Amino acid sequence: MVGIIMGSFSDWKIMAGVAEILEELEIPYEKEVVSAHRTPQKMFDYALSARRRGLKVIIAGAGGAAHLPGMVASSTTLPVIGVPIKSSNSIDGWDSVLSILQMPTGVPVATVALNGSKNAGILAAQILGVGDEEVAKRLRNYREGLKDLVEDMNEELKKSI
Ligand SMILES: Nc1c(C(=O)O)ncn1[C@@H]1O[C@H](COP(=O)(O)O)[C@@H](O)[C@H]1O
Repeated sequence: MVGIIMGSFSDWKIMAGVAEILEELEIPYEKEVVSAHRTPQKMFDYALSARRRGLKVIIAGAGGAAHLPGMVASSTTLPVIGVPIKSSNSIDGWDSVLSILQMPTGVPVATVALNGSKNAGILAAQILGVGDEEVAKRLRNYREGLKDLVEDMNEELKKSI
């Protein structure tokens, strides 16, 4: 249902966060290294066939001159969520953030925070949850879990000096 793509295997340490949350929410996904720069034809084939292959949302992570999310968005009308990745040679990640965020009118990419892979997975689930009550129910449970997390934090806080 969700396609997770990334510009390099070096992005996987961050993009694994997408897979983790999708597993938790029981949402099927596929994952693939695809690069606008290094494999442009593969990128176009991926984007153009995505809807036909049953994908509903694409999550694309890339660092540096991060053109992958925008170029994939240019070739499909599926929602594309972009994850800017702070790669080792990036200028504090601003290169990735701005090149994914600043899309021209007509071709949006829903950009999450730098390295915000988990939120990308949650946002994809929320998009799917619009038409899928089971997914929406799992998201509600996930949110309940956040409340418990904050209560646990408060217990810790009260115990500390
Ligand atoms: N931004 C892109 C694209 C693209 O946008 O097509 N392809 C690879 N990359 C990025 O280059 C960085 C370094 O990649 P390597 O570690 O393979 O040198 C990665 O963060 C990747 O996303």
